[in-house]
Amino acid sequence: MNSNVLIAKNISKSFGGIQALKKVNFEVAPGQIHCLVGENGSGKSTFVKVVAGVHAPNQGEIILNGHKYDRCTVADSIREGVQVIYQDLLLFNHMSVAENIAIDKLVVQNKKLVDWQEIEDVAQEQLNKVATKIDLKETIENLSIANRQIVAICRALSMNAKLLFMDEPTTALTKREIDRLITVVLDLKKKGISIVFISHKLNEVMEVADQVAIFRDGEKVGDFPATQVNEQMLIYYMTGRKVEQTKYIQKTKEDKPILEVEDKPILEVKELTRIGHYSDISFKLYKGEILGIIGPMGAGRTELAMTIFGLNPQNSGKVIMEDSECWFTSPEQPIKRGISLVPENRQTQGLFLRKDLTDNVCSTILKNFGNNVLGLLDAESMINKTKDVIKELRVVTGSVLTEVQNLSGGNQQKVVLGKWIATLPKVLILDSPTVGVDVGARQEIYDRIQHIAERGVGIIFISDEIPEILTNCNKVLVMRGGKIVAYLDSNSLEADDIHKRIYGLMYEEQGNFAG
Ligand SMILES: Nc1ncnc2c1ncn2[C@@H]1O[C@H](COP(=O)(O)OP(=O)(O)OP(=O)(O)O)[C@@H](O)[C@H]1O
Repeated sequence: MNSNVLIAKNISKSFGGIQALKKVNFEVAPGQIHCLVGENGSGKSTFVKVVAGVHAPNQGEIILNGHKYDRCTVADSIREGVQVIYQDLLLFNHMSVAENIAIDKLVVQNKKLVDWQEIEDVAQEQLNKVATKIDLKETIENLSIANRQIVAICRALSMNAKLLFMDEPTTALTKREIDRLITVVLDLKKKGISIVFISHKLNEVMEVADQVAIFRDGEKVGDFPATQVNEQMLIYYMTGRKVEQTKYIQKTKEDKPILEVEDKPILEVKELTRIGHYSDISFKLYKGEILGIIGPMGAGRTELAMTIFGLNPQNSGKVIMEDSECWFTSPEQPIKRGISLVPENRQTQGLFLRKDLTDNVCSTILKNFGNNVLGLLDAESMINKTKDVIKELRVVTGSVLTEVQNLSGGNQQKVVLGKWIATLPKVLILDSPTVGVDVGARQEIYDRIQHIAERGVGIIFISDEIPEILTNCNKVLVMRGGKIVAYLDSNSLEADDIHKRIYGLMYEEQGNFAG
């Protein structure tokens, strides 16, 4: 008899005209880490939601611990030991660690009175299972993302999880935190818990996986023991093509006379300080440059970007754009001057989630669509512009009139990027532009970024991923603890050990600011 915790047979699911899953078969053995990879929109989250009982499949059956369901409800799924940790963790931010961990268990027991000691005991028992110490009384909003992740895992464990789905658990974690999470995941596996681990970071997948399944366009196109695949193979299965990243080389005057390599920077930041966030930041950005700012989370990168964009005023120092000093107090002013910011958090800062793609893409350039005779917006031009943008960035969607909240995470990120590129900025600040974006789409985004830099836009590319910084940037600032700890010009970036050196500067040694 097949003793697998999960057997999904022939699962199909469509939303309107979109076939999100096509006859997917998927099995998970006890104590197995089965990774699930696929490009944005390939159906990974939909599959999780079908097993969790959130979506009813149009076809197929789910067998959990030997029990067969044509339509598995949320309650069935939980009873069978299925737990899902979604990307946004779904914790109660104003409640304590103990309450968050114990709440599901106590709700299921239908307790009428609050027994604080029991809450703490339940929570402590789960924290012991992952060998982690977190103050039980601390509120969630005061915890790091990594500790929130642990709280979410503990909450799942309190419900006797047998099969744990983790949807991109490492997206917002630093390298050290990822290492710790991976240790916890491997430990859960040793305890016999099965895990479906979804990630775009293929190196992590290769580190934890026993088995790797690949989805493409709603179909499972491969399912291999981890020992039989490597990252290149996975990319090939995911995208159906070989993805090779081109390194950005800034064009010189000789290469491109149109793009004057001028002596004057387009943007200059001088001794900028915001107390408690970053201090004494100076750099120059020239036309056609992609300046990388790399540092671990908390390095002050995002706060710096927000200041340049008029959102986070400095205590001292200057931002100078094309020779004139700027005192931006709201984003309208930098946008008028030609500065755009693609923010780190697309869901809260970058999109109108309940509006369609057209409204989102055109929101930054509405003035281009004014119809002077009737005083109305020219809907047809807006739709055509949106079609161009989504074609260029390969956004997977049924229609330009789909609400953005129904797009997959990576496709949402492409919409944010598209709407800011549409403003034709002179300076484009990209804060972690490929978080949650799959490998194929990343390549398209990199190509697009490099292309607009070649046209003369100055780009600031913020990231904590060393490979993407090395691929895309011709100069790099390394930040740590609110300070610039190193400036690396294009020559320094050629060094063989540059990856190791940047890692050291970000996490260990104290580097020197050299220019
Ligand atoms: N509720 C919904 N309504 C309409 N379409 C949907 C809905 N949920 C998902 N889709 C569509 O189904 C397809 C699969 O989406 P899904 O979120 O499962 O992809 P994914 O592989 O998880 O992507 P990502 O890696 O970007 O999170 C996409 O085209 C998406 O737009």
